[in-house]
Formats: sequence, structure tokens, C-alpha cells
Amino acid sequence: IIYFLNDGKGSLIMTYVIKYISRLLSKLTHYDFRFTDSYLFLLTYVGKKCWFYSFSWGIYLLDATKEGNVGRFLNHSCWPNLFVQSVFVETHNRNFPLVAFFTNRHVKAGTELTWDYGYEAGSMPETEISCQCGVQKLAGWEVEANRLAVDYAQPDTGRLEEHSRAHCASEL
Ligand SMILES: C[S@@+](CC[C@H](N)C(=O)[O-])C[C@H]1O[C@@H](n2cnc3c(N)ncnc32)[C@H](O)[C@@H]1O
Repeated sequence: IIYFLNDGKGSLIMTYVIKYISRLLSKLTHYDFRFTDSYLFLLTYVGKKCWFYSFSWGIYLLDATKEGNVGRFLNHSCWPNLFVQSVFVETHNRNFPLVAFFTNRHVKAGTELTWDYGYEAGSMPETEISCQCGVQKLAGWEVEANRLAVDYAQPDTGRLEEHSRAHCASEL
């Protein structure tokens, strides 16, 4: 576990877990990792923000179900204060990164750390879990929130909506 005491934007907060498992999922043609109610993290590179996979090759997952560090308890938020970055230390094989979480803005002490699972509610009825993060997702608001780099201790949907309406009118 790597913790940086400086809580400014861009600080490395933690790596997820260091146990790799390899699963051959060739018998499955589709698999949805978004809300499996578990602690799996996909390592195999399959493209940007693609959470519903079609494949016939082996993939690599981090499985933090039974062991892992506190990173496995990070919840999803539609307005997260962390982003995930693959870090390559011992190998440059894209299947085996260290999964590191960095802050995307200044985070006040006591604020829950969250990241974006990439979940789209309703897209997989049989695994649907309604998001409880409390942030109302508006078109363009993420872009605007990042651009403004506003320091919200907690998501303030009223202000986000206001900013979205003022600055992202064409996107709404
Ligand atoms: C990696 S675990 C996160 C830690 C988990 N909350 C715990 O207490 O152990 C992922 C699971 O947490 C729940 N979860 C995380 N973020 C959520 C959110 N925004 N809304 C609803 N459930 C969420 C889902 O059940 C999900 O499968």
C-alpha cells in the first residue's frame, strides 16, 4: 500500500491489491464486470472504458474478494475524486500493471474517496444495482466540474447543475 500524506490534486493515494489471478473465460462470450457485487478489477487491456466484453482469450483480473488492501472498499461515484492509472514497475506487460488511484482534485480530510466504475444504470437488467452515490448525472457536468476544479467536500448537485446549465448548455 502506498499512501502519500500530501492530499493535493494528483496525489497517489493507494494501489488496489497485489494479488493477481488469471482466469480463462473462453467459455463465456460476454461478461459484464461493472457491478458483480464483488471485488474484481479487470487488468487485461481491452480498450478505454469498455465494461462489457466479448472475447475468446484469457483475461487477467485482480481478485480482492478474500484479500486486498483498503482500496477494495472504494465505492463508485458518478463524480469521483479519484481516477485510476495503471503503473508499470516490474513489467511493461499491459496485463500486469499496478492499479493506482490518484486524486483528481484537492480532497479534504474526512471526504470519502471514490472512483468511477463506469457503470451505466439499466444497461444490464439482471445485474442492475441502482447507484447510491447521490450525484445526479448531467450531460457535460463531469467535464465542467473538472474544468472548474471546484473544491467540493461533498458532491453538490445543485452547484453542478448550475454550472452545467451555465457552461454546457449545448451539451444538455
Ligand atoms: C469494490 S466493492 C466496494 C466496497 C463495498 N461497498 C463494501 O462495503 O465492501 C463494490 C460493491 O460496492 C457496492 N457499491 C459501490 N459503489 C456503489 C454505488 N455508488 N451505489 C451502489 N452500490 C455501490 C456494490 O455492491 C459493488 O458491487
